[in-house]
Amino acid sequence: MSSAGGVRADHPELGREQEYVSKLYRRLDELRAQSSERLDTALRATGGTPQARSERETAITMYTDQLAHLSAVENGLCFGRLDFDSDERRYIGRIGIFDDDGDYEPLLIDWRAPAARPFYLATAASPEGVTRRRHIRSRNRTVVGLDDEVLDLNAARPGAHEEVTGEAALLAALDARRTGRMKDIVETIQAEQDRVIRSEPGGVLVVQGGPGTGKTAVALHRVAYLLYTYRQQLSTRVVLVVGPNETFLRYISQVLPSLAETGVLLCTLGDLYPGITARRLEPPEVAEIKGREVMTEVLAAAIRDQQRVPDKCFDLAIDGDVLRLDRAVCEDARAVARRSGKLHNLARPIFDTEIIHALSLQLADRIGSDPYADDPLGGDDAPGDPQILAEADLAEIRRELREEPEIQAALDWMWPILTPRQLLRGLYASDDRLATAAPQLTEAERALLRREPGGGWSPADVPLLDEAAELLGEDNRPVDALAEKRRRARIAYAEGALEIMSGSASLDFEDEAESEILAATDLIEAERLADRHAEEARLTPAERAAADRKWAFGHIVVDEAQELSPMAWRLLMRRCPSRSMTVVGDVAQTGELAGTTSWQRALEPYVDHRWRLAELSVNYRTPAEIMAVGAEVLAGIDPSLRPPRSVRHSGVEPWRLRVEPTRLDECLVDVVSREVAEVADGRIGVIVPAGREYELGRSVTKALPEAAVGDQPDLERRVVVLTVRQAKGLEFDSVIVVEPGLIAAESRRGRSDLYVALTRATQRLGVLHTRPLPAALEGLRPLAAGEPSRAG
Ligand SMILES: Nc1ncnc2c1ncn2[C@@H]1O[C@H](COP(=O)(O)OP(=O)(O)OP(=O)(O)O)[C@@H](O)[C@H]1O
Repeated sequence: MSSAGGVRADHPELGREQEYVSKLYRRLDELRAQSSERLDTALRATGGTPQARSERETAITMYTDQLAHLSAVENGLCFGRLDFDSDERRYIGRIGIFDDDGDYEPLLIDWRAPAARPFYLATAASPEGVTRRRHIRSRNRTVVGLDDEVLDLNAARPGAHEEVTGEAALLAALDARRTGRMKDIVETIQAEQDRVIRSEPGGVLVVQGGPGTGKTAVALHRVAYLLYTYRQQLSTRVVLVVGPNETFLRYISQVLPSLAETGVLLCTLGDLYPGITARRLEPPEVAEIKGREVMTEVLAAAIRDQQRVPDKCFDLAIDGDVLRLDRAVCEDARAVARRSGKLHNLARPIFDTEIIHALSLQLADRIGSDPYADDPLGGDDAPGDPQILAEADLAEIRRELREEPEIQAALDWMWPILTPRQLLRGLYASDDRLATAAPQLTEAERALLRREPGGGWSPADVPLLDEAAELLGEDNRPVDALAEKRRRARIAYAEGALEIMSGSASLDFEDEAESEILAATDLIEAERLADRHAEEARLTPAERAAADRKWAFGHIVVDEAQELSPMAWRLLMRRCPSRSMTVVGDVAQTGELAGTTSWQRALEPYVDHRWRLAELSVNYRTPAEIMAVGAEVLAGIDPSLRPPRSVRHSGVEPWRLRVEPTRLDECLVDVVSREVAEVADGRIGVIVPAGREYELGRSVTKALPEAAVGDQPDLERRVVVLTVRQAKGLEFDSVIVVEPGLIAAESRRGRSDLYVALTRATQRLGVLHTRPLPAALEGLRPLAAGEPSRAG
């Protein structure tokens, strides 16, 4: 493969390409004007039948989406050209554009279309008919550079990366300063990435790759590809992307919109239980226990523990009478309800029926026993029948008993209707309940789960709440009751309207067709239709999916998936019954104690061996000098793991600087200031041990007010101080790791955390420490205070 030697601003064909690109933009403007006109028309329309109103809503949504799509592709609309040996020429871009003047020829081919594929796959060894691949660089509609690759084996340059395509454009993208927001890579997707992106949607695809291999980028482009190729199936069922934390979601949030895809639900595990935003911080050991699969049994036992019977009996004062519920009766009722196989909340009516039946017999015995039962001559009833009450009387007694507050209170105590939150809150708040429900845990582990109500939920609580919802069964009675009340109100309104109308004008309606207009059912129907359409039009499928705990997503992408606990996997699998999933991660980077170091172990319970593995092997982020340090740490985690190969060198050796503990803050400010000067308008990440971010962050922000620190630091600031957990998945031009020894010793996954910290930089890495370094870092070049940090 040969390249013309980089993106050239003086390419002889620049002017010709500019003409073509301008034509595309003119066409884009026309398409925008068209959509905007249609949107205007739809917005101006008013009134009409419910159907017309609903059609109008649909049109408004469609044209608004179209306009959003067309604006999203403004930058870099066309970025490539393929020349074939057949003289065919194809322009590749962010969307497909056709020439509607002529014979609908494609002017621009969507990068996701099969016809665009050679742009990513063709190589000199396997050119697929392509003779030249051209990268077109533009800024604000102006073509600023071209880079040609002639796919000719004879012209292969010695030393060129045979594994990469579009090397000049790729290196330009990799060397660019970071902005705090992830960018799309549509112009320079590499062949191994392309194969993952276009892999068929069915089944579970695991994408394993070391740091910086583009897993996140690939996962997001895969979403865009799947939506393009399987739009009908996926847009209504929604694609869910799960990321490790909110900061990360903000970091990646612009990628899909820049690819003109918006109807995707991006969230963290903490957002996956509707109505809750779980952000409570808790020690990793607590999260680890909550993530264990055994928690399913614990929750089931906690529910059984709430199905109570009195120690001896309940005496219930009813209308001056005392009814007695003894333990045996309650135990029988409980056994019947449990045997029904229904979920706890749904079995409550069965339990109620049993208890009420027992009480009604007791009452009937008192008020209705036949004094002449044994007398063959006495009474109207058959001799020998001790009960003079008829079934209707008994039914009436049962109805009355059900309404008795004292009985209701007893039933609520014995078999309470529980929400998942009540169950979990009650469990955490009680040593006794924990002891009964979780004998499998040690006392110390149970003590870790113990907490007082209040203070919000943690991400690790979410799978437990979801599991509890599954085990309890949703009790929709309050919601149903409300819906029924509203329905009745609407019917009443419709009937009222009918009365008024028929009172004033119905006498004129001889014609059947016209009188039909006034049928009450029509009015009700109209009302209902209007409500439903209004409701549906207001919510997008992604919004509806977010609000529905039982939503079955069309496809789920999990990023940093190695961090998921077994309980979190259970939740995600429930949300994806089709098992159409892309699972992206690196088992060497697992930081959560409940996370996984084996994909097989994590997935086996759900798909056994039926999952596909794709491995990414090239590191696009971290230059070779830094990756060499990472590789040393990786060897300590697991000598069998291979580090990804860096695609480039930066020429900057990572450094280390040891300082006195009392001077740590001062020296940190010093080296950060130096890095600010080094990376010009780039971004600097200061990665510190957990719990030290505020203290060290304060020192940095005092000296450099533009620095950010906090639970959700603003990544667009020049300097960001954060923990490894927060830095997961992110990258910075320059990274300073503070106290790597502490990071490595912080937990039993500490070495993986250190590996993550060291592999966040795109250009420069420094290590600042007060105590001895982990052995893997001892070989770093020492930096004397005051020495400029650039090597050589
Ligand atoms: N083909 C490509 N063209 C341009 N840039 C790329 C390409 N592939 C990856 N990159 C860039 O490399 C960097 C790392 O990518 P990404 O964050 O997706 O890696 P990752 O495998 O998810 O890393 P980690 O596991 O460390 O979180 C990003 O800046 C991304 O834009």
